[in-house]
Amino acid sequence: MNILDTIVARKKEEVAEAKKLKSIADLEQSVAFGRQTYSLRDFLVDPTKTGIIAEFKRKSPSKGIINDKVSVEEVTTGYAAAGASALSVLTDKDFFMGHEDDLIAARKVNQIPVLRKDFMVDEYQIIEAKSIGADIILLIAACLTQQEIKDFAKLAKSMGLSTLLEVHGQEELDYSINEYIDVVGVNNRNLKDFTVSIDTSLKLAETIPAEFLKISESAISNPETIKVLKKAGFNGFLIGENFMKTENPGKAMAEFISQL
Ligand SMILES: O=C(O)c1ccccc1NCC(=O)[C@H](O)[C@H](O)COP(=O)(O)O
Repeated sequence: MNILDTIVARKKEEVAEAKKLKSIADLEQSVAFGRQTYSLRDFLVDPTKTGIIAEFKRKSPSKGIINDKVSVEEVTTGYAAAGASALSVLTDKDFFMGHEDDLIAARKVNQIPVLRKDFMVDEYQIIEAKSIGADIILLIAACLTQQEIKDFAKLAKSMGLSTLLEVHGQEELDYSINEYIDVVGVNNRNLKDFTVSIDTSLKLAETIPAEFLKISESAISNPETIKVLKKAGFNGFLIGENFMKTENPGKAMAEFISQL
């Protein structure tokens, strides 16, 4: 079984456990259901922002511990100050050392869209994302059927959430696009063997229908790469490790932006 299958299997166990502790009715009591969400599309096209979706990630399956010394509040406000269009916050515990509390904390101190970066396998998680203040949910095509992607995206839109569909190849793109998707992300990382290539984004750039904004995700560590991706038509860039591996990720992002 590859790592993605392992993550998905564990995720299904976690969801079953979570449902025993907190029902959907309990989740819907959250004050977050009354807040106006921030639109990922609006913030990606905002000329005063950078198009960077900056990620708070302590650990990953491919790199192990990256940085478990910095606070989510300090990092995410630093990202926002540097011009991030959105924040990505890992909430997976076992493989990324994340937590829902990290997203709740980031929500409290930032006024830009927050992505719940996790592996959605059940509609419960989408309602849970809304309940903790997320603006965006991620649908990873490699983990879901075509019908699940459509059902989950439709549910997310009904709650005012933005939907980010993540693909890694043409076949996934072809079967997973639907009318409830706002933004298409191309993951440069193969989530099954961790190999990375920016060419993954460049190959798919022209096949993503024009009505979708598109972002490139993973393995972006050089400002020159942003210039190449922008020329290829990408509107956004999801970057985690390149900033998180430093003592001050917000400062690292500001320095990165200054070279664009
Ligand atoms: O990052 C991993 O090792 C990983 C392994 C398996 C599934 C997902 C994984 N990462 C999630 C992401 O897609 C990245 O955190 C995100 O795109 C940022 O990538 P990077 O800038 O390379 O940290």
